[in-house]
Amino acid sequence: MAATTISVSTHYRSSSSPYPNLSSLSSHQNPNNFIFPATSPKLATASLPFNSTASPSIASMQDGSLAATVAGLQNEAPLKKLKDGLTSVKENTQLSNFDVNDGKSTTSITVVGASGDLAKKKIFPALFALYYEDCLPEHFTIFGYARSKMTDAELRNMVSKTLTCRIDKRENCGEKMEQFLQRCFYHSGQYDSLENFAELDEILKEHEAGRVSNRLFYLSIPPNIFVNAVKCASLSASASAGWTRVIVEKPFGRDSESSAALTKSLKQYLDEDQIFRIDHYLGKELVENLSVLRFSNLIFEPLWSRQYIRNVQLIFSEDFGTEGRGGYFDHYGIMRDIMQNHLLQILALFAMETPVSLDAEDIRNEKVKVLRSMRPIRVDDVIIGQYKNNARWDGVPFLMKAGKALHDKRAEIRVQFRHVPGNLYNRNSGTDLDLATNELVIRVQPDEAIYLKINNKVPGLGMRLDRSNLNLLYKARYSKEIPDAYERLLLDAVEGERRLFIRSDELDAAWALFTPVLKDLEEKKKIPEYYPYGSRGPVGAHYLAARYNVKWGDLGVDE
Ligand SMILES: NC(=O)C1=CN([C@@H]2O[C@H](COP(=O)(O)OP(=O)(O)OC[C@H]3O[C@@H](n4cnc5c(N)ncnc54)[C@H](OP(=O)(O)O)[C@@H]3O)[C@@H](O)[C@H]2O)C=CC1
Ligand SMILES: O=C1O[C@H](COP(=O)(O)O)[C@@H](O)[C@H](O)[C@H]1O
Repeated sequence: MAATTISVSTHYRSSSSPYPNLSSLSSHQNPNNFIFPATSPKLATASLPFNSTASPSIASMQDGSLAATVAGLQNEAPLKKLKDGLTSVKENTQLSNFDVNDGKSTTSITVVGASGDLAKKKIFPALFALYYEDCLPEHFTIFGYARSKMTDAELRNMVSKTLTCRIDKRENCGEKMEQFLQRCFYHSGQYDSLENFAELDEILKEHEAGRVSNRLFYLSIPPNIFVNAVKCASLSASASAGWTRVIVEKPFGRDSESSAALTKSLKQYLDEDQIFRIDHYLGKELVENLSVLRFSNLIFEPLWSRQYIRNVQLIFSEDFGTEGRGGYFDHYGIMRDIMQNHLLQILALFAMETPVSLDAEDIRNEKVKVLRSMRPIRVDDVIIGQYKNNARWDGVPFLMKAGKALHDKRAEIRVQFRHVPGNLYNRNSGTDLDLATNELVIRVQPDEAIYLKINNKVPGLGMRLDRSNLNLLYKARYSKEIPDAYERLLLDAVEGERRLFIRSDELDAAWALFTPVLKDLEEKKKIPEYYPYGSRGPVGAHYLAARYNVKWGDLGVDE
């Protein structure tokens, strides 16, 4: 049985360290060399996903707002009418799939929650970048929708503050920006008002000017109002002839049950292929590139199994805390925020078998198989999950690490290969065999890179080896700016490409892995370890890795 080991960043308090000395760790890795100043309660709350489960407010969350709203909606009185409406919407959508660039149709993109943080920070800038790159359809309109009162001019003013220009075409940026802003409009309305969405529908129609319209709604709103907004958008503002698609932001529930309830509610109003569940990590360049690396280079695929790989590490860290999102974090925590989605998606892409083709369904089928071949993660002293009977990965530990308020910001995949059997040069590599381990690092961010650590002879008359990098650093190799993940994903949604979005069975499988451990942690009120803001995180992560005879690859001198 291969082990999938999940380590979570919790907090560490030095005085209560449950760990003995780890002599196998080098000095900078040794937890006993860490300094642990007292953490402020604010910090503790901010990055304490599991600690928060111990608080009464979190205990009540199990039947909290999202689930309650969903259940409430299912029982609403005018359901039959809504369902009847829904049937016709679904049929229309299935029958019509107009090409966005046929010159005859038009595409309306509505950002629901346009006044919010994500809309300003990511969605409008991504749409502008796509426009700037001539990637949007010939005829398109962008609408902002939210409760805040705003005129079109005020929306444009707000949006203009966050737009940036692609570096390689900066000359006509101002002009392009103005053209883009002229295509942006705003309508104020409630998220649960069929009437307000019907008003939006009327305005959209005016702009669509009799063309066949395709409509994309981006739900950039808190999750407890997803279903209301989908209901109203679907019933009052669906495209009458073209396609209607809805991008849904995470979180998709907070466990298997609430996620299934959310899916069920959404499917009252939409077909699965209208729902685009976004995981923006799938839109990141290096994550997209994983499959290219594996399946278009003969040298990697034969190595991609237990036979050569000793362990795989999926590492996410941020050098800032929860900032203004403490409330959200109290409800969701780091495992739901990063592991169950971003890291698990990367793991699935990393570990999947070769898909039959690059079609969305073929890729997603393979990812689901990986997720289903894993046994749910369970809590013991540490958090451990295990692969069951997967021939390719039998015996290979997968380690995940995610946390905020750490010493740096990074997201990377580290593949540590097995030692060379009977290595002729062992004598020349020093005593630490780990230093002689080949390691492939796929650095998703910052400074995108793929590098391979190899053993190399230090030039000279003697025979000394060191570990050097074969390094593909993107900014040195490619002059073109890397698009933001949201650009790729928005473009895919407009084009109906589903490959990088999460299918409902993938989501179910991902939750099935994490739900038991999340519940266990909540029920057992497990006390997290404290760690100082800006440190390398909880010491337990080292002990967890040591159980599998693994060292975290991000702690070395030549990280
Ligand atoms: N921000 C980020 O970096 C990320 C966000 N996400 C997800 O994207 C979605 C949007 O995030 P974000 O923009 O940060 O969210 P915000 O909290 O900024 O909310 C977006 C808009 O929704 C409306 N709104 C906020 N709270 C409520 C409420 N309780 N009831 C009704 N309407 C409300 C507000 O608009 P108004 O009052 O004008 O109606 C607000 O401007 C969320 O699902 C989030 O989880 C995912 C990844 C990253
Ligand atoms: O989904 C999320 O991602 C961000 C990190 O995204 P990145 O693209 O900046 O790496 C994280 O800060 C946030 O907590 C989480 O909700």
